[in-house]
Amino acid sequence: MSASVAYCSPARSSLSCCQVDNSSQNDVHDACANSPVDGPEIATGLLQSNNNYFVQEKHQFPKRPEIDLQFRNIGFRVNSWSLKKFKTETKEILHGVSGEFRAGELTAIMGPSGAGKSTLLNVLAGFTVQGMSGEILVNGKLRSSNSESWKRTSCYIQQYSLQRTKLTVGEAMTLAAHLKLGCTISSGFKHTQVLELLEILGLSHCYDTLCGKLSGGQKKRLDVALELLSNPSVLFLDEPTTGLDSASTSQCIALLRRLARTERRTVVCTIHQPSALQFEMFDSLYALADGHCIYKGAVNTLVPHLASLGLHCPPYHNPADFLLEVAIGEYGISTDKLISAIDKSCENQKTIAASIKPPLDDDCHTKDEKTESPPPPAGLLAQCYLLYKRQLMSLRRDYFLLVVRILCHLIIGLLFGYLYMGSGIYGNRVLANYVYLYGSLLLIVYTGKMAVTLAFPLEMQILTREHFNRWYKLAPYYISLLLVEVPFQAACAATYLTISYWLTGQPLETSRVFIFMLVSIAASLCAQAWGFFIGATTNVRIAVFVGPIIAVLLSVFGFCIRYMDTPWFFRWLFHISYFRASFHSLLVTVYGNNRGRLPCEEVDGEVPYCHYRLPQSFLHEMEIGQTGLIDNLALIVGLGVLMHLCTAGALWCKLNRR
Ligand SMILES: Nc1ncnc2c1ncn2[C@@H]1O[C@H](COP(=O)(O)OP(=O)(O)OP(=O)(O)O)[C@@H](O)[C@H]1O
Repeated sequence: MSASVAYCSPARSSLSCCQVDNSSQNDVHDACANSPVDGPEIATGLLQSNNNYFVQEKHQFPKRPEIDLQFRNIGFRVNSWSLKKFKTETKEILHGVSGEFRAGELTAIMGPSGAGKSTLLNVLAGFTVQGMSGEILVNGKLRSSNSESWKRTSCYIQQYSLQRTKLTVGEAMTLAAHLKLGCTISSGFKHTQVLELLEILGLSHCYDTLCGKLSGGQKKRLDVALELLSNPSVLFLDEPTTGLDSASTSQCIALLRRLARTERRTVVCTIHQPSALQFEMFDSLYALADGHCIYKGAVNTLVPHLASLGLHCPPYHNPADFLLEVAIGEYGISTDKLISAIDKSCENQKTIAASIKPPLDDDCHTKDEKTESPPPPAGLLAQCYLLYKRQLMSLRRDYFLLVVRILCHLIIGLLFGYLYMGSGIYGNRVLANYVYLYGSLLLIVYTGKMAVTLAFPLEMQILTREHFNRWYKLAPYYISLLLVEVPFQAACAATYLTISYWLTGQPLETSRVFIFMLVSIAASLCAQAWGFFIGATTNVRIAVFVGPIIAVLLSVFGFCIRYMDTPWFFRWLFHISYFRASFHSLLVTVYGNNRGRLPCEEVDGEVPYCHYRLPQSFLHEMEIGQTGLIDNLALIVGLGVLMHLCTAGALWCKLNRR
């Protein structure tokens, strides 16, 4: 082990002992080549000689079950509708591939672009279920597609780093630790885990840095650190080195190899063109071409295997590059020949277990009975609280958005108030007041809806990753989101309404003010519920125009057209339009409920013709005299609740039916 070892933690067995200065790739290579043998001895040595933070810790990083993953005849096909041919087309991406990934090994899945590497990883991780065929075995037992114990013991780190940009590294890790390790583990232990993992991954100095400000490599390491908190037995990583420079790539692979070898994890990652040195750091290789396996086995037997087929890797040529060149047909050998060669070699080697035990239950059986199961994650209430805290933290840091949203409502309230000043008082300005009420409602409906319409399209990737890796359930996530967004939108709407209501001279009677506020805010929140639903069911480009179109469509019924003038086949829209319900309720609140005769404003010392001196006559002409306030409020609230339930249902389908 090099002298650059920084810390050695008994809590992490020998893993921490591989913490090396990564200034040189050779150091990384040498250190990690030695680590499985030297680790424990070095750990003991440093325990005696060092007096640092970790050495004093009593915590043990729990042992996890060792898991061997076998897969047989895995196929994957996608169906897509072809408008040109007017029929469903099926595309086969994986053609019955088989193999095995063992505990204690770092395996690379390699192949040319489009070979099916990510698809295979998705299928093996359980991230993609629909369209797959074949069998996946965990320690010799069939794994069911929804196996909970599998999800508890594995994690999947996707290609693109997805973090809450407004949280610091320390906050992100601490919240993830609370969510993943639950309440049975003490806060002190979780804090130690966070500090140790950050130390191991070289992120200690980033503890107070915002996640959004990390470099590409640091983000990837943070992704790994976040998932390692629950100490999974199996790690799947989709192209963990993409976008990293050579030194960072070596560092990343070295870390994964240490996890595999010293902590006996099963680590599988897809990788593009590693250097020869980086390639050697892998224990085994699974190579794909056009959805077929063209090589599986130890990395160091790749070159002899290819040589046995007459494909001689030139001296000083990177075997990884050579493999890719062979796979794309640069050496004139067909994929079929490579496939049949690997099939023959597998028959001889019998890599897949000959006898497979029947699927008795859902448990991932352990090889080592002394291992511990992962701790239960936080309960639903705790998840709700932690996610709410995280939402609040992000919102507080995003104070520009916070201030802009409130300030816009304030300014527009002043503007509308100024433009329609006094319109609520006079009989000859009833139509102007009518427009003010319509405009106000339209404003708070739009802001309510559009502020959240993009929430899910942008959040979906993070939500999918965290939900898949069992950080939390959907219900606490959605409730925590509502706990932040609903009061905030209500406060924005109330800011606008208070200012404009007062400036436009609406009646200052407590009951009218209260009902006006209640109905308007309920309408805004109902629109927000629509916004969540549209965002959860459509992509960004569709969401941005479907939202306004629905708002305008619903607003037409109730303002621009009377019920009696509407064609019969559109009349149902009157009954489901929350906009109609709220607009009519606002008019009744302002002009109904026995409001007295309205004064008429004098113009040039004369009282002009004042048609709506009696407010009831206006309501009568507009056909809204009979509006039931309770019914309307029930429609608005009911529709809002229904949209939230539909949103939760749509999200559930997206998260669980992959
Ligand atoms: N849902 C899908 N619908 C249609 N085609 C798909 C789908 N998913 C994957 N494919 C196709 O399957 C093939 C394999 O895709 P995959 O992403 O697994 O390749 P890959 O080997 O990981 O490629 P790369 O190295 O470029 O990331 C590609 O041709 C891709 O277009």
